Amino acid sequence: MLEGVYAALSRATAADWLLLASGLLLGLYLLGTWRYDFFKRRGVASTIPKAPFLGNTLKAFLGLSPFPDLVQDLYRQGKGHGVFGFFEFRRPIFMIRDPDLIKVVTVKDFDHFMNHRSVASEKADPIFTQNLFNLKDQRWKDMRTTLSPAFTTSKIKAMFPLISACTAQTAKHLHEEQEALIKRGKKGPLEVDMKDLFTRLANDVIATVAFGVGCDSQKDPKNEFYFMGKEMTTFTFLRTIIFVAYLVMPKVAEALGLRVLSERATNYFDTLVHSTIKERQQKGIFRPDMLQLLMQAREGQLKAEANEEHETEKFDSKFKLSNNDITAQAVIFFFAGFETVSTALCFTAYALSRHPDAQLRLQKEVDAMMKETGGKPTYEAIQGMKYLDAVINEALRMYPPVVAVDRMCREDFVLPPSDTSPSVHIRNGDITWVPIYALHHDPELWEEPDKFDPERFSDENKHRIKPFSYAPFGLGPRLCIGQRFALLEVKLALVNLVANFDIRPSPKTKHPLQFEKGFNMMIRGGFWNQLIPRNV
Ligand code: HEM
Repeated sequence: MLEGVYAALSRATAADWLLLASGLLLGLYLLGTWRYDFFKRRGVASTIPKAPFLGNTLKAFLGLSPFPDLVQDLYRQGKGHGVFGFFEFRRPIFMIRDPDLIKVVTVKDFDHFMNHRSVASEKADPIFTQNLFNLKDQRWKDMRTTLSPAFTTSKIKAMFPLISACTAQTAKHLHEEQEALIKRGKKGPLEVDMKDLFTRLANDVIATVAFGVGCDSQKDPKNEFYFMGKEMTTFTFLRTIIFVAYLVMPKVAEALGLRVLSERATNYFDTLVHSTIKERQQKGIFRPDMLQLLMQAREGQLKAEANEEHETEKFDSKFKLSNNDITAQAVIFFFAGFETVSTALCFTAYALSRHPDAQLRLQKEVDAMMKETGGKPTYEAIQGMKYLDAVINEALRMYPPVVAVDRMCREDFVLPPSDTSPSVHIRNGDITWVPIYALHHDPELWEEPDKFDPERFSDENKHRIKPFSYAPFGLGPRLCIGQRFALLEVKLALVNLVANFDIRPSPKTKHPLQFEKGFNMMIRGGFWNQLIPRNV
């Protein structure tokens, strides 16, 4: 048999080879494009990728285009359509553009769209797949119900001193830097890499709150926790390839046992959580942090206070956590709360540096609050600051740290017709997207969307915001569980910063702002600001 093939090959002419090569190329082309009529068959407006296999998002994966720009470009192409299709490699994605339809997917018919899609294997990455973000169906429901009491007002209030200590530590560090500068005979403001500053702060907060570990990453920049956290959350080239492999051919990636998380960092956090739990149990230590609440949840003892949050009964879970579950949740709190919080802070500082009027108004509010509290902000005082709240909301609108969220359909569903789209059949396994960044910049939803204007979120104006057009923390029952915690952290950090310093633009940061290419919400040239100590 083989001899026959060899004989045929040896007799093949150049024309035969050309024919074979053309056939192969045609086959490949058809394989790479046959799904591209997917949306046409479903009656959904869409964009057709220019090249086989590559879809519409390749540029972001290759680091050739900023992800927010790409999402906005796709969104604009879909103008006039409530649902618009595009391709992530060969995978069709339904971009839900119409806020009324976003409501259907994220709230009204949430049961059909409860899950995110999988980007890791349960076997290779148990810590990553067992966390709240990646859990699915009933297991997600149980975990969410179990964890929710850890994020109620009273629990977050109890963590206030831990967060406050970290933000005060950062302000103190900046003053020390300033003094050192003067001692060295250098005049002029502190030139600060804000991303580095806020990343260390976010690290210290999550270390103390989620893992029970005290760090001062400003003073001790090489501490192990910070180093491991960076290793865990940095998307190296190899990790991007693995991530893409899970998006393009999840079954193959799973069969190959590809790991998304660094093994060394996973082991570090696993050992840390297990040993801290053991120590607390042996010594009877109690600390008002998330780890303690997770330990209580493990014993089935975590409940919301009776008078708290109107959803108290929803919290009554029978589900108990294992030690591995605790590690998985602590790790996701780190993962989800480290980069997002530092990004939110960087963009807010950037916006304030470019809008001195808004900064001055905020400083006045901060000064008044400081006077009232004798320089020791309380939880209630921070929560009562309306302009601070508006500034942060507006920064999160213009620069949402999470650019888009997905929802995977788990049961065939017909999306009802709307003013902007006919009814759409969405099948089990199909992926929908809420394009957060693009919604926040749509001129049909926001007046002058590229203008930084905290007044949009004032008591007088906020009722004008179209429901489901603003979603920095996601939407519906699956929205960010750490929202209140994150907002408190961002508020405390900003209050400490503007109480002590004027934030000025730095020549190192380009203006107008351009996003860095790739997936991270970064800006070209980095986040640099000049800080000038205030004399209040
Ligand atoms: C400014 C900071 C933050 C932003 C902008 C943010 C944003 C988001 C978004 C957009 C989602 C997806 C929601 C959806 O699919 O609808 C999410 C989920 C999540 N976030 Fe955050 N987040 C922030 C901080 C935090 C912090 C500090 C924590 C933990 C302490 C946290 C924990 C989580 C978790 C566990 C989930 C998954 C929830 C679930 O699937 O049930 N996040 N976040």
